[in-house]
Amino acid sequence: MLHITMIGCGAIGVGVLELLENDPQLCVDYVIASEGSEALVRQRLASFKQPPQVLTALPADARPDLLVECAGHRAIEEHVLPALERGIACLIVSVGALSEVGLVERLEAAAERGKTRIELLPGAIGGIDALSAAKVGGLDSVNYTGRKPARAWKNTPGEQACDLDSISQATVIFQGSAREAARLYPKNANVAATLSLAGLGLDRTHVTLIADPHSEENVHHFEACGAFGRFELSLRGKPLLANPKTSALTVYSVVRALGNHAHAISI
Ligand SMILES: NC(=O)C1=CN([C@@H]2O[C@H](COP(=O)(O)OP(=O)(O)OC[C@H]3O[C@@H](n4cnc5c(N)ncnc54)[C@H](OP(=O)(O)O)[C@@H]3O)[C@@H](O)[C@H]2O)C=CC1
Ligand SMILES: O=C([O-])CC(=O)C(=O)O
Repeated sequence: MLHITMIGCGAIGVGVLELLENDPQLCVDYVIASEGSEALVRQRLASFKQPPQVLTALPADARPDLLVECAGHRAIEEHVLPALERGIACLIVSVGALSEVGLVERLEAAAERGKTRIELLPGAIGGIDALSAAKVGGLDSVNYTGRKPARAWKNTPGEQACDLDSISQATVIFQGSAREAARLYPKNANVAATLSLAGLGLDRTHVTLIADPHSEENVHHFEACGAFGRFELSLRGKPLLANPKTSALTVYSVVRALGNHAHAISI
């Protein structure tokens, strides 16, 4: 059985714990919550048969097999870097955080010192295997468009680009590099950052973000061209009820990745 520590227990974290409850090969022992949120997180876990212990930091003597981050950018600095230094393998979903200059290199260095690995999960997007394989032969362009319901852009600079409550048609709220998208829309640019890291990098991946008042889905579309040929993918993800910014596929992506570490066959 694999012993797991989970960082963050919001929309993704709760969804993952619900799906893992019946897997005898995976056990989440600890959930790490933000300072002051422990009681709220314990309340969220109250209906679980065997709720994990809720703490605000990983105990110094804890040696989980895996640490999975489902929290946010701050948690990478606060929990993932120190865990890698301690030799704990980490899986992360807040890939947008890696657009911060120097963070990829710091994570690599910490993992090397700890003789361990960090895995960037595909989350809400598919096709990362094909894109990163295509990169080996050489890529010419990667263009990504993220289209979400207008409400998913609340509390983002999208509010300055248009009136999200009254737009009557799909409206482009951002066009530019993946680096700029991740800086301006940290909670909505994980896919852009993931595509960049798998493909042409943050400065050469072109991003368009759209607020669509008629959509109930988070639509991720990308096209890649290179020596391998041409590749186009469109993924119409259902948002989670608990957080409309987040696609349900992200939960399944975490469960798949954890299962691949625990089960005899990985796919
Ligand atoms: N790769 C991908 O495709 C995707 C990635 N994501 C990313 O996944 C992350 C989680 O998403 P989601 O579950 O929807 O978000 P939620 O806001 O629903 O949940 C995040 C939870 O993490 C907690 N948290 C934040 N910072 C820390 C920290 N430093 N230590 C411990 N807990 C912390 C928050 O608690 P509190 O509010 O009390 O701080 C909150 O309960 C986000 O960063 C999001 O951007 C989301 C969708 C797709
Ligand atoms: O669809 C999602 O779950 C999240 C998303 O767009 C992103 O962070 O890029």
